[in-house]
Amino acid sequence: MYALAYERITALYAITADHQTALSEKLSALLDLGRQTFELDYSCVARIADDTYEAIATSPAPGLLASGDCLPLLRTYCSRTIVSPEPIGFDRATGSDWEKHPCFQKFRLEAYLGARILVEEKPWGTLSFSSRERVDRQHPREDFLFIKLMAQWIGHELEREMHVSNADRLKESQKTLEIQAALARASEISQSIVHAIGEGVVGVDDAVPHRIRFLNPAAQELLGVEEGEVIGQPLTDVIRRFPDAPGQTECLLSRLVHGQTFECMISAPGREMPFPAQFVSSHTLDDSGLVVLTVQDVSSRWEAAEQLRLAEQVFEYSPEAILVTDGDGTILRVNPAFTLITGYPPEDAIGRNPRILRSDRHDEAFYREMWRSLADEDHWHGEIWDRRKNGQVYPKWLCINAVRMAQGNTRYVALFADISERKAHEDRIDYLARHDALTGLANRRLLDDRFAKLAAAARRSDEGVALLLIDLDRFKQVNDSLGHQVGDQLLVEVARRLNVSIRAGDTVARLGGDEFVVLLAGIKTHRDVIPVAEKIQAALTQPVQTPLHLLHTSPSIGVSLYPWDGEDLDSLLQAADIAMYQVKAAGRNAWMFFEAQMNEEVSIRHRLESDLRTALERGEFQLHYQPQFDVGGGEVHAWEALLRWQHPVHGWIEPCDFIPVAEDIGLIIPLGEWVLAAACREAVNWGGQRRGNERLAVNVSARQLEQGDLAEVVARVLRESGLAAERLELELTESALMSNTPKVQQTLRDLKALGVHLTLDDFGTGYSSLAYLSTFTVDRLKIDRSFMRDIENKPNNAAIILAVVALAKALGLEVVAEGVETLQQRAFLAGNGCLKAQGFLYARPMPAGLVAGFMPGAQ
Ligand SMILES: Nc1nc2c(ncn2[C@@H]2O[C@@H]3COP(=O)(O)O[C@H]4[C@@H](O)[C@H](n5cnc6c(=O)[nH]c(N)nc65)O[C@@H]4COP(=O)(O)O[C@H]3[C@H]2O)c(=O)[nH]1
Repeated sequence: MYALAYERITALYAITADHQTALSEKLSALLDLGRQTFELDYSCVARIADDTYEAIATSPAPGLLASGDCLPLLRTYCSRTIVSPEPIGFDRATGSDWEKHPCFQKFRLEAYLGARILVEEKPWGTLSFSSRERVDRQHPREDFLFIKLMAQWIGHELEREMHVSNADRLKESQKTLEIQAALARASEISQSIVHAIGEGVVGVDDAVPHRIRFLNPAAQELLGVEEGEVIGQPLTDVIRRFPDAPGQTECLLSRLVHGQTFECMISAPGREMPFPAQFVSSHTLDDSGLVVLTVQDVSSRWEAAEQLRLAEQVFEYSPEAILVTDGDGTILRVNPAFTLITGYPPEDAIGRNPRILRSDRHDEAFYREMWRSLADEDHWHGEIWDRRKNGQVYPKWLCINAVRMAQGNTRYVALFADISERKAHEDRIDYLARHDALTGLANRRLLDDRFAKLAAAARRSDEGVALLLIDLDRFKQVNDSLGHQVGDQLLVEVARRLNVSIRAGDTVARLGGDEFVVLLAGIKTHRDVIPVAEKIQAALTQPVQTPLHLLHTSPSIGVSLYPWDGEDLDSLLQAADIAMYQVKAAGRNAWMFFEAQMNEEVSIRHRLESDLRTALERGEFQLHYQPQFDVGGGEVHAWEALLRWQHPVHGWIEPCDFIPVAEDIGLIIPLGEWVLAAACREAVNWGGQRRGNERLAVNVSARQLEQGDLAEVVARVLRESGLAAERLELELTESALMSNTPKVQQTLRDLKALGVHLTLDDFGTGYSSLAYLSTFTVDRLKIDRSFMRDIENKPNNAAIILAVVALAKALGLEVVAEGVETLQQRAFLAGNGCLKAQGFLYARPMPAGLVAGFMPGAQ
């Protein structure tokens, strides 16, 4: 009300210019004007004399005081005002000794604004305005100027009354002149108020083109112009509506000067960006056609409105459910996402308590903690299980904020999202991260967790945990010969069999490849492991039927025990691995407990491996040769190259001690190539008439055959050494042929095409399958020396030899007996059709240097 200076002045002018009305009425109107202007409830004009405060006029009447009421001056705020040349304003916030004042104690006044009235330049009384309501603001400078102006007018009016009563007309007219002067001064003051206020004020002609008459500093700053540049300019040259269509600004301004108020975006010459402005106009103020406009930058209000609109949009379109309750938890608002997630339409939710959403998954302590957090920190967030209207329980991520409102009450704003899908996805990812994709068994990560739990439980109950490390024998051959798909089928079946071999609480895991681990809980003694190990071994030894193949496999199992063989999973796996290695070395398909001394064997093996790796480059290998004779012993027809390793510390090491190691570590490939090249080179050097037609037999490992390039290697060695292909004979073991892959078959065909001879070594010791003999084009069978041993007392051995000889004859193959040590053995062979023989009876393996001069029967 009367916020603008010119409005106040105009209203004051309207009261004071009226000479017909009695002073008492004018005082009353003036007090009302002051109360509205200052927004204070009570007002009073008081005469102060002899320390007495006498109310002359009050508004409202009666209010705190009625006309004629007297108070001791000391008890009023006006005791200060009467002695102050400038008006005085108090409010609760600024009056430090406020509450001690007797007037506060009596009237409980919370705000006060007063100015003294001078009559004939002496303090006569006070004009004051007050309120019992708290006013949390300070009176602006304009209020002080205005109350002073009112007090001055009252002073003049009182003086005039006094003079009129003396019927001194002359003086009256003089006083009238003085009043006019006072009003002129008031106008000056009004101008200075306009100048001082923070709101933009622009005076323009009411006629088009609304030329600017004045504008205050606030308007200049707002519009970015200097007063000097724009006085006399049409207002439309200074501001334009944005975006503007021709004539639009002019149209708006003409509405404005005719009393309309509006807001729009405007561009002003000095401002970079358009901004929202509010225009308010007075009616034409005087005969000169002056219109006063106020202009205000209302960006912050627009922004606030914009924010509010945005917040509404967010509320409406948020994919997250939003729920607002009052301080007692009664639902006030819900958004569409809330309905979508919970199934409750707004009419079913509003007015009820969010307890309707509760599931029974959380106890009271959970909700207590939630409310504690809201009370102490105004915030709670977390995962919670709630129930939809249809009864379905689902997980959601909930975030609640307590919003403390200005009026002192509280609102709770809850946002939540349904995370069922995310949780299912996370569970799936977690499952995949902890399980083997092929078999569904635990993987290494889950095994770690399970072991940690079992070990902790074992510590509490003073028991142990057994770890069984299981490797499938000959799995690689299945994979290589029948393909990965069949290999996978085998692994899945093994996983199934392992699962059914254990109790609930035990764990089966796949570490990768064909390596499985079983953890057994509640182990009191190592004897508890035996039945399970035997059960697993029996289960995995049973053939596996896949759609196209019957697969024969068996497990090699190493067992270690917690806490005796290791305190952590790695140590236990290492111990079980050592035990498993021992099982493999001892012929596979068995299980074995880890024993401390196995560690020693492992370190010996490690030393052997590292020595073996350097032996080739250090030239520690040699070849010895053992001749093969006709059974009568009169004629040598071939020489078998046998590898020898002279270790710098341990001396001669037997091939059976290092060849399997060289195969395991892959060294057999370069080593085998070295043997082949050295043997061919040396055989060529024996030369001469005597040795020129004798064949050279070289052992070839299964690994060399599987490598796939053996035929090329042999061709190159023959080329480089100059040895005729038909003099070379390759001895292959049955196990080398077992994989029977297309690659192996091709290699054998290529070797035959080169013209070299192929011998099946150690015949009868492997899984002899007569199918090999028809599939592979071998030239000879070599009966293993184990059958020769004790032939006189072991009829079975003799029978096998006879069978092999008969088989060879039937297939048109040569047959050679190995390990012939006695004359009886030679006689047995000779008597049963075996024409070739090799053994200590004829000659022991000898260094290459002795071969050239070797004479049958001379040793
Ligand atoms: N008790 C007894 N033994 C006899 C008799 N006559 C020959 N021997 C031994 O029997 C083995 C014959 O070789 P193998 O069966 O191919 O068995 C060989 C062969 O499988 C492997 N080997 C030797 N050299 C090589 C090689 O250069 N490459 C590959 N891959 N394996 C080799 O090592 C095995 C053992 O070789 P060695 O220890 O040299 O043992 C040789 C030889 O010394 C006998 O009358 N009585």
